[in-house]
Amino acid sequence: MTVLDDIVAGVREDVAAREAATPLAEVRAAARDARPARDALAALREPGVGVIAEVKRRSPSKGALADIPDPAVLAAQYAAGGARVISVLTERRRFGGSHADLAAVRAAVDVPVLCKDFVVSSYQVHEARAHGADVVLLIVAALEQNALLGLLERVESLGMTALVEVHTEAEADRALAAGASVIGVNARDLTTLDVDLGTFERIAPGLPSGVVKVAESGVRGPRELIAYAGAGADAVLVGEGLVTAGDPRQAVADLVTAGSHPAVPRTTR
Ligand SMILES: O=P(O)(O)OC[C@@H](O)[C@@H](O)c1c[nH]c2ccccc12
Repeated sequence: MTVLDDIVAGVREDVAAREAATPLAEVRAAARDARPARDALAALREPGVGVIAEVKRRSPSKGALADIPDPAVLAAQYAAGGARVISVLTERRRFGGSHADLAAVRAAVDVPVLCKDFVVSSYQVHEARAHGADVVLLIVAALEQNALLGLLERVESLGMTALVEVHTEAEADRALAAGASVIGVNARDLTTLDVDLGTFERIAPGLPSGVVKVAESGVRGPRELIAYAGAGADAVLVGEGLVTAGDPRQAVADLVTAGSHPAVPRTTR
Protein backbone atom coordinates (compact mmCIF):
# COMPACT_ATOMS: atom_id res chain seq x y z
CA MET A 1 0.00 0.00 0.00
CA THR A 2 1.48 3.39 -1.01
CA VAL A 3 1.14 6.62 0.99
CA LEU A 4 -1.41 7.79 -1.57
CA ASP A 5 -3.51 4.62 -1.16
CA ASP A 6 -3.41 5.09 2.58
CA ILE A 7 -4.48 8.74 2.41
CA VAL A 8 -7.28 7.95 -0.05
CA ALA A 9 -8.58 5.14 2.18
CA GLY A 10 -8.84 7.60 5.10
CA VAL A 11 -10.52 10.18 2.87
CA ARG A 12 -13.12 7.64 1.75
CA GLU A 13 -13.98 6.89 5.38
CA ASP A 14 -14.28 10.59 6.21
CA VAL A 15 -16.45 11.24 3.15
CA ALA A 16 -18.74 8.33 4.07
CA ALA A 17 -19.16 9.78 7.57
CA ARG A 18 -19.94 13.27 6.24
CA GLU A 19 -22.35 11.86 3.70
CA ALA A 20 -24.17 9.94 6.44
CA ALA A 21 -24.56 13.19 8.37
CA THR A 22 -25.38 15.44 5.40
CA PRO A 23 -26.99 13.69 2.44
CA LEU A 24 -25.88 14.48 -1.12
CA ALA A 25 -29.17 16.27 -1.90
CA GLU A 26 -28.46 18.79 0.84
CA VAL A 27 -24.87 19.44 -0.27
CA ARG A 28 -26.04 19.76 -3.86
CA ALA A 29 -28.60 22.36 -2.83
CA ALA A 30 -25.94 24.29 -0.89
CA ALA A 31 -23.64 24.18 -3.94
CA ARG A 32 -26.47 25.47 -6.11
CA ASP A 33 -27.15 28.36 -3.72
CA ALA A 34 -23.48 29.38 -3.40
CA ARG A 35 -22.26 32.56 -5.06
CA PRO A 36 -21.05 31.63 -8.61
CA ALA A 37 -17.46 30.47 -8.98
CA ARG A 38 -14.78 33.01 -9.92
CA ASP A 39 -12.92 32.57 -13.22
CA ALA A 40 -9.64 31.01 -12.11
CA LEU A 41 -8.62 30.10 -15.65
CA ALA A 42 -8.63 33.77 -16.63
CA ALA A 43 -6.69 34.65 -13.47
CA LEU A 44 -4.05 32.02 -14.26
CA ARG A 45 -3.71 33.27 -17.84
CA GLU A 46 -2.83 36.79 -16.76
CA PRO A 47 0.72 37.95 -17.60
CA GLY A 48 3.61 36.91 -15.39
CA VAL A 49 4.12 33.69 -13.49
CA GLY A 50 1.24 33.46 -11.00
CA VAL A 51 1.63 32.43 -7.39
CA ILE A 52 -0.83 29.95 -5.90
CA ALA A 53 -0.32 30.32 -2.16
CA GLU A 54 -1.32 27.43 0.06
CA VAL A 55 -2.82 27.22 3.53
CA LYS A 56 -1.13 24.06 4.83
CA ARG A 57 -0.77 23.10 8.50
CA ARG A 58 1.06 19.83 8.14
CA SER A 59 1.93 17.15 5.62
CA PRO A 60 2.69 13.44 5.63
CA SER A 61 6.27 14.13 4.54
CA LYS A 62 7.14 16.98 6.93
CA GLY A 63 4.74 16.58 9.86
CA ALA A 64 3.70 19.85 11.55
CA LEU A 65 4.56 22.96 9.51
CA ALA A 66 2.53 25.80 11.09
CA ASP A 67 -0.40 26.14 13.50
CA ILE A 68 -2.40 28.63 11.40
CA PRO A 69 -4.98 29.42 14.10
CA ASP A 70 -6.89 31.64 11.67
CA PRO A 71 -6.63 30.66 7.98
CA ALA A 72 -8.56 33.80 7.01
CA VAL A 73 -5.76 36.00 8.37
CA LEU A 74 -3.08 34.06 6.49
CA ALA A 75 -5.15 34.12 3.29
CA ALA A 76 -5.61 37.89 3.56
CA GLN A 77 -1.82 38.26 3.86
CA TYR A 78 -1.35 36.05 0.80
CA ALA A 79 -3.86 38.14 -1.16
CA ALA A 80 -2.19 41.38 -0.06
CA GLY A 81 1.12 39.98 -1.31
CA GLY A 82 -0.41 39.41 -4.74
CA ALA A 83 -1.32 35.70 -4.77
CA ARG A 84 -3.23 34.85 -7.95
CA VAL A 85 -5.12 31.97 -6.32
CA ILE A 86 -5.24 30.70 -2.72
CA SER A 87 -5.11 26.95 -2.12
CA VAL A 88 -6.66 25.50 1.03
CA LEU A 89 -5.87 21.96 2.14
CA THR A 90 -9.17 20.47 3.32
CA GLU A 91 -7.93 16.92 4.00
CA ARG A 92 -8.18 16.35 7.76
CA ARG A 93 -6.13 13.30 8.79
CA ARG A 94 -2.76 14.01 7.22
CA PHE A 95 -2.92 17.75 6.48
CA GLY A 96 -5.03 19.06 9.38
CA GLY A 97 -7.44 20.90 7.08
CA SER A 98 -11.22 21.22 6.88
CA HIS A 99 -14.05 22.69 4.83
CA ALA A 100 -14.42 25.28 7.59
CA ASP A 101 -10.92 26.50 6.63
CA LEU A 102 -12.03 26.71 3.00
CA ALA A 103 -15.17 28.70 3.86
CA ALA A 104 -13.21 31.04 6.15
CA VAL A 105 -10.66 31.76 3.41
CA ARG A 106 -13.42 32.23 0.82
CA ALA A 107 -15.06 34.85 3.03
CA ALA A 108 -11.76 36.70 3.58
CA VAL A 109 -10.45 37.21 0.02
CA ASP A 110 -11.62 38.07 -3.49
CA VAL A 111 -9.16 35.94 -5.48
CA PRO A 112 -10.15 32.44 -6.64
CA VAL A 113 -9.82 29.71 -4.02
CA LEU A 114 -8.65 26.14 -4.66
CA CYS A 115 -9.98 23.17 -2.70
CA LYS A 116 -6.94 20.94 -2.18
CA ASP A 117 -8.04 17.44 -1.28
CA PHE A 118 -8.02 13.87 -2.48
CA VAL A 119 -11.24 14.00 -4.46
CA VAL A 120 -12.64 10.59 -5.33
CA SER A 121 -16.40 11.23 -5.41
CA SER A 122 -18.77 13.82 -6.82
CA TYR A 123 -20.02 14.40 -3.26
CA GLN A 124 -16.68 16.11 -2.55
CA VAL A 125 -17.02 18.29 -5.65
CA HIS A 126 -20.43 19.58 -4.48
CA GLU A 127 -19.00 20.06 -0.99
CA ALA A 128 -16.11 22.12 -2.39
CA ARG A 129 -18.54 24.36 -4.32
CA ALA A 130 -20.85 24.67 -1.33
CA HIS A 131 -17.90 26.00 0.71
CA GLY A 132 -16.95 28.54 -1.95
CA ALA A 133 -14.27 26.76 -4.01
CA ASP A 134 -13.55 28.06 -7.52
CA VAL A 135 -10.93 25.42 -8.35
CA VAL A 136 -10.81 21.74 -7.39
CA LEU A 137 -7.70 19.56 -7.43
CA LEU A 138 -8.03 16.21 -9.19
CA ILE A 139 -5.08 13.84 -8.72
CA VAL A 140 -4.68 11.52 -11.72
CA ALA A 141 -2.73 8.92 -9.69
CA ALA A 142 -5.71 8.54 -7.35
CA LEU A 143 -8.34 8.05 -10.07
CA GLU A 144 -9.31 5.54 -12.77
CA GLN A 145 -9.70 7.25 -16.15
CA ASN A 146 -13.51 7.06 -16.07
CA ALA A 147 -13.62 8.56 -12.60
CA LEU A 148 -11.25 11.34 -13.69
CA LEU A 149 -13.48 12.12 -16.69
CA GLY A 150 -16.64 12.13 -14.60
CA LEU A 151 -15.17 14.32 -11.86
CA LEU A 152 -13.67 16.78 -14.35
CA GLU A 153 -17.07 17.15 -16.01
CA ARG A 154 -18.72 17.61 -12.62
CA VAL A 155 -16.23 20.32 -11.58
CA GLU A 156 -16.80 22.20 -14.84
CA SER A 157 -20.58 21.75 -14.77
CA LEU A 158 -20.58 23.61 -11.45
CA GLY A 159 -18.68 26.48 -13.10
CA MET A 160 -15.36 25.65 -11.46
CA THR A 161 -11.91 24.95 -12.91
CA ALA A 162 -10.11 21.63 -12.37
CA LEU A 163 -6.41 21.63 -11.56
CA VAL A 164 -5.43 18.17 -12.78
CA GLU A 165 -2.31 16.90 -11.03
CA VAL A 166 0.21 14.61 -12.69
CA HIS A 167 3.58 13.19 -11.79
CA THR A 168 4.57 11.22 -14.92
CA GLU A 169 4.26 11.53 -18.71
CA ALA A 170 1.67 8.73 -18.71
CA GLU A 171 -0.44 10.62 -16.18
CA ALA A 172 -0.06 13.79 -18.26
CA ASP A 173 -1.42 11.89 -21.28
CA ARG A 174 -4.41 10.79 -19.19
CA ALA A 175 -5.01 14.36 -18.02
CA LEU A 176 -4.97 15.61 -21.61
CA ALA A 177 -7.22 12.77 -22.80
CA ALA A 178 -9.69 13.78 -20.08
CA GLY A 179 -9.67 17.35 -21.44
CA ALA A 180 -7.78 19.13 -18.66
CA SER A 181 -7.09 22.80 -19.36
CA VAL A 182 -4.98 23.36 -16.24
CA ILE A 183 -2.34 20.75 -15.43
CA GLY A 184 -0.25 20.73 -12.28
CA VAL A 185 3.01 18.84 -12.31
CA ASN A 186 3.85 17.78 -8.77
CA ALA A 187 7.54 17.44 -8.00
CA ARG A 188 6.51 15.30 -5.03
CA ASP A 189 5.66 11.71 -5.91
CA LEU A 190 2.59 11.01 -3.77
CA THR A 191 3.29 7.30 -3.70
CA THR A 192 6.74 7.75 -2.12
CA LEU A 193 6.72 11.45 -1.03
CA ASP A 194 10.11 11.96 -2.74
CA VAL A 195 10.65 15.40 -4.28
CA ASP A 196 12.39 15.72 -7.65
CA LEU A 197 12.55 19.28 -8.95
CA GLY A 198 13.35 17.94 -12.43
CA THR A 199 9.85 16.46 -12.80
CA PHE A 200 8.31 19.65 -14.20
CA GLU A 201 11.14 20.13 -16.67
CA ARG A 202 10.65 16.59 -17.98
CA ILE A 203 6.88 16.75 -18.40
CA ALA A 204 6.07 20.38 -19.28
CA PRO A 205 7.58 20.36 -22.82
CA GLY A 206 5.13 17.63 -23.81
CA LEU A 207 2.07 19.68 -22.83
CA PRO A 208 0.23 21.69 -25.51
CA SER A 209 0.81 25.45 -25.41
CA GLY A 210 -2.84 26.24 -24.63
CA VAL A 211 -2.77 24.28 -21.39
CA VAL A 212 -2.02 26.28 -18.24
CA LYS A 213 1.00 24.69 -16.56
CA VAL A 214 1.39 24.79 -12.80
CA ALA A 215 4.61 23.70 -11.08
CA GLU A 216 3.78 22.22 -7.67
CA SER A 217 6.02 21.66 -4.62
CA GLY A 218 9.57 22.52 -3.71
CA VAL A 219 9.43 26.30 -4.18
CA ARG A 220 11.20 27.95 -1.26
CA GLY A 221 11.83 31.35 -2.83
CA PRO A 222 12.35 33.26 -6.09
CA ARG A 223 15.19 30.94 -7.14
CA GLU A 224 12.93 27.92 -7.65
CA LEU A 225 10.18 30.06 -9.22
CA ILE A 226 12.65 31.36 -11.80
CA ALA A 227 13.84 27.82 -12.57
CA TYR A 228 10.25 26.61 -13.02
CA ALA A 229 9.46 29.68 -15.16
CA GLY A 230 12.44 28.85 -17.37
CA ALA A 231 10.96 25.38 -17.88
CA GLY A 232 7.61 26.84 -18.96
CA ALA A 233 5.54 27.28 -15.79
CA ASP A 234 2.59 29.68 -15.89
CA ALA A 235 2.16 29.45 -12.12
CA VAL A 236 3.79 27.89 -9.08
CA LEU A 237 1.97 26.34 -6.12
CA VAL A 238 3.72 27.03 -2.82
CA GLY A 239 2.90 25.69 0.63
CA GLU A 240 5.71 25.06 3.10
CA GLY A 241 7.87 27.98 1.95
CA LEU A 242 5.02 30.40 2.73
CA VAL A 243 3.47 28.94 5.90
CA THR A 244 6.91 28.85 7.53
CA ALA A 245 7.86 32.39 6.41
CA GLY A 246 8.01 35.02 9.15
CA ASP A 247 6.15 37.48 6.89
CA PRO A 248 3.88 35.58 4.50
CA ARG A 249 2.72 38.73 2.70
CA GLN A 250 6.30 39.70 1.93
CA ALA A 251 7.22 36.12 0.98
CA VAL A 252 4.39 36.04 -1.59
CA ALA A 253 5.29 39.54 -2.81
CA ASP A 254 8.91 38.45 -3.38
CA LEU A 255 7.70 35.53 -5.52
CA VAL A 256 5.23 37.71 -7.42
CA THR A 257 7.98 40.23 -8.15
CA ALA A 258 10.25 37.46 -9.47
CA GLY A 259 7.34 36.10 -11.54
CA SER A 260 6.57 39.47 -13.12
CA HIS A 261 10.13 40.25 -14.15
CA PRO A 262 10.27 40.87 -17.93
CA ALA A 263 13.22 38.47 -18.23
CA VAL A 264 11.14 35.63 -16.80
CA PRO A 265 9.83 33.62 -19.73
CA ARG A 266 6.26 32.41 -19.93
CA THR A 267 5.07 30.16 -22.73
CA THR A 268 1.28 29.82 -22.69
CA ARG A 269 0.44 32.96 -24.62
O1 LIG B 1 4.76 22.62 0.52
P1 LIG B 1 5.29 22.66 -0.88
O2 LIG B 1 6.54 21.85 -1.10
O3 LIG B 1 5.43 24.08 -1.37
O4 LIG B 1 4.17 21.96 -1.80
C1 LIG B 1 2.90 22.58 -2.02
C2 LIG B 1 1.97 21.65 -2.82
O5 LIG B 1 2.55 21.36 -4.04
C3 LIG B 1 1.64 20.37 -2.06
O6 LIG B 1 1.00 20.76 -0.87
C4 LIG B 1 0.74 19.41 -2.85
C5 LIG B 1 0.77 19.20 -4.18
N1 LIG B 1 -0.15 18.29 -4.54
C6 LIG B 1 -0.80 17.86 -3.45
C7 LIG B 1 -1.83 16.95 -3.31
C8 LIG B 1 -2.32 16.73 -2.07
C9 LIG B 1 -1.79 17.39 -0.96
C10 LIG B 1 -0.76 18.31 -1.07
C11 LIG B 1 -0.26 18.56 -2.32
